[in-house]
Amino acid sequence: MPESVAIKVIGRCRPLSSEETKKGLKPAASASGDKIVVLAGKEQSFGLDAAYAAQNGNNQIYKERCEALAQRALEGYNVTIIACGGAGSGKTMLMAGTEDDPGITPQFCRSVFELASKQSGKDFLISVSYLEICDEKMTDLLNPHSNPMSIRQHPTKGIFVDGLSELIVRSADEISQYFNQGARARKMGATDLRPHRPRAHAVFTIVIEQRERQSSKVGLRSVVHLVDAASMDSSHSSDPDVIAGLMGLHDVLNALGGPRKGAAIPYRESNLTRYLQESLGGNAITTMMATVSPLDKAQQESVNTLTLSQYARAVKNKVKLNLDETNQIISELREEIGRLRDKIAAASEPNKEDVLKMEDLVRDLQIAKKQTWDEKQRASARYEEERKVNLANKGILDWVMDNMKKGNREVEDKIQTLQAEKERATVAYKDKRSSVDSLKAELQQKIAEYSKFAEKGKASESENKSRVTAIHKLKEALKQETEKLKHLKHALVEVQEKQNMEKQGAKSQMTNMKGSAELRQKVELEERHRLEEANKSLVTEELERVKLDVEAERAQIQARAANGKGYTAKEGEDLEVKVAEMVAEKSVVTLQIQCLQQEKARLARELEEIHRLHKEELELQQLQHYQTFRNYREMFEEQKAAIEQRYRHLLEDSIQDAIFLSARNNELTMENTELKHQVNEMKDVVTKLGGRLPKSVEIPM
Ligand SMILES: Nc1ncnc2c1ncn2[C@@H]1O[C@H](COP(=O)(O)OP(=O)(O)OP(=O)(O)O)[C@@H](O)[C@H]1O
Repeated sequence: MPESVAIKVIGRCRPLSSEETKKGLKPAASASGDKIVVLAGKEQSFGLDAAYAAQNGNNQIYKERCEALAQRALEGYNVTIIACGGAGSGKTMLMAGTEDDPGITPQFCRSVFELASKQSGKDFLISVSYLEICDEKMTDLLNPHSNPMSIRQHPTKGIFVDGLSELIVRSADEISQYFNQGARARKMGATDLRPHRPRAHAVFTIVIEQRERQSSKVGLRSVVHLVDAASMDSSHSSDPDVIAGLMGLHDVLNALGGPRKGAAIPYRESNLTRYLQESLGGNAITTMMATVSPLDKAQQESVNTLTLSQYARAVKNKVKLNLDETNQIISELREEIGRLRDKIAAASEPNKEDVLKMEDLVRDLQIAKKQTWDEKQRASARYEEERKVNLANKGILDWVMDNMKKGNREVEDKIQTLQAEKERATVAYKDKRSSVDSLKAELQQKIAEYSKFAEKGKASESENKSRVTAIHKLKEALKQETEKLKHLKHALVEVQEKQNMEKQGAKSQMTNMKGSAELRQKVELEERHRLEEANKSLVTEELERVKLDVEAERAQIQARAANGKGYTAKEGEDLEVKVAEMVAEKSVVTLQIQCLQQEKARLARELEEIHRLHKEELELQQLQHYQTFRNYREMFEEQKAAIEQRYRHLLEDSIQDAIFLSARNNELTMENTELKHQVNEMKDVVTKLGGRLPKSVEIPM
């Protein structure tokens, strides 16, 4: 039993913009509680289901008024949210919103996926389409083609636009990408000089199909329309475009819940009302968002909007759960087609209405057969291909591709930043390296000079002292600089590692898994070699530093010896202890190196083993895929043979029909000739009798 659910109306009065405030404009409309008051000459107050004022953001309105509707949509009910209001009253702001304050549509899309992900044991197929109706011309915003489109009614699909692309979506991000891209196409579509957007309706439709995984129960199919309607006009224009635009909606709501209640409902007057027929007095839970501008000059539009909202509030929709009965409907259509075919074949002269009905039924059957999930996925993939060409024609493709590549570009940007950092670190390292090298050269020269003079015994004590002090100072400076060089080297290695990691991330995103085990192993090997090389150079540097220390120490000893200063027993002992310590340290370090080498070999073996297992797993998967493919192919061949047989039967039937009809045709032609002959004979008799018939002659009928 359908449930009676009234259309709800939520009002929203946008704030004055800062420019409007600067101009000294005062608000001429306000919202509070469940009322909107418009100051049009006198105060006019309109009662609504709720009203939101300037300080209420999109998020609050969504949470309080729309989130529950997303839940109903997931339960299998049709849902429509339609924003109506004057030009610049905030319809787009409310439906689409901004990045900081997302509107109803992006939030609804997110809720659909969040709620679907919480339902275990169910499969979902969610598709979207985005239709623009401007001056009654329909545009496919997701795939802006120029093929004809028409609104039709179908037993399984309900009312739909034939020719409008329906794209399957798998995530909230994907759905919002489509919505943003459609909004972009909406903007780019403005090719004529008259303002385009206020005259255009934009309908973003989400179709949610679901079925239980382990059950043969009938699935559910609900349709969500999120509508940013054309602007309410205050001019009561006689322009047929405007009439067909929002006046169509006005006339329908007027006939449903306004002063013309009871009159025929003119759904077919405009494409919008025809498309949204179920939402207006039919099977959908509908909410109207009445947006109002606070500007003085918009008073009449605000009053018109709120008057329309009063008609809407009086409309009761008849809402029911939407079961997906495609299979049953397909067999019903087949039966009906069979009956009609027999009727047409049996009639001596086929009835024109029957023939037209037959055409409709066959078309409905074709559409119904396309409602399987596999067919829909195939169609969606076809649209996806087609739309690239159409978007390119509209100059939007670059933007779409850019958005898709945005993720990749962020990684590329990071890699580039790291590259710049690496270049800076390399320059700093090279500078430091050459300053260390020149210090080393200077130190060696100083030591050599000192040794030369010390050997010859030519230098005075003070000269020797100052040389030794200079060597000490140089040694100290070299130590500090080498330390800095080490830090710079570390920084450089770190940057290189980060950069490699990012590159790796980007690479693995791009490499479509196939053969990635090989690739990863290669990359890991390269990385290990690189690290080994880096470590080797660090060890070499360290060794050089130690060598320098030893040389400086030796120079010091030589200097002391040259000055005739030997070592005291205590100093000798200390030196011996130092040497013993160094020997012990050396054996510890050697042991550590051995352990590390063993660890390295173990890790290499482990890596090798993981790689082998991975390869085996991949091969197994490939075999499984191959097997599945073979099964599918066999199934396909069987089905193909069955279909061919069926068509052969149909063809034989048709040939028999054709033979029968041709024979019948010959009979009728002969009968006709015979009749003509008789009529001519009669005419001759009549002529002979001077125009009078003898009483004995009968005219054949
Ligand atoms: N709630 C709001 N808060 C702040 N600014 C708003 C709000 N609603 C609308 N605006 C601003 O008002 C202007 C008109 O809004 P919007 O484009 O959404 O109106 P519209 O009704 O869709 O207009 P049109 O009929 O021309 O398409 C925009 O500059 C928008 O940023």
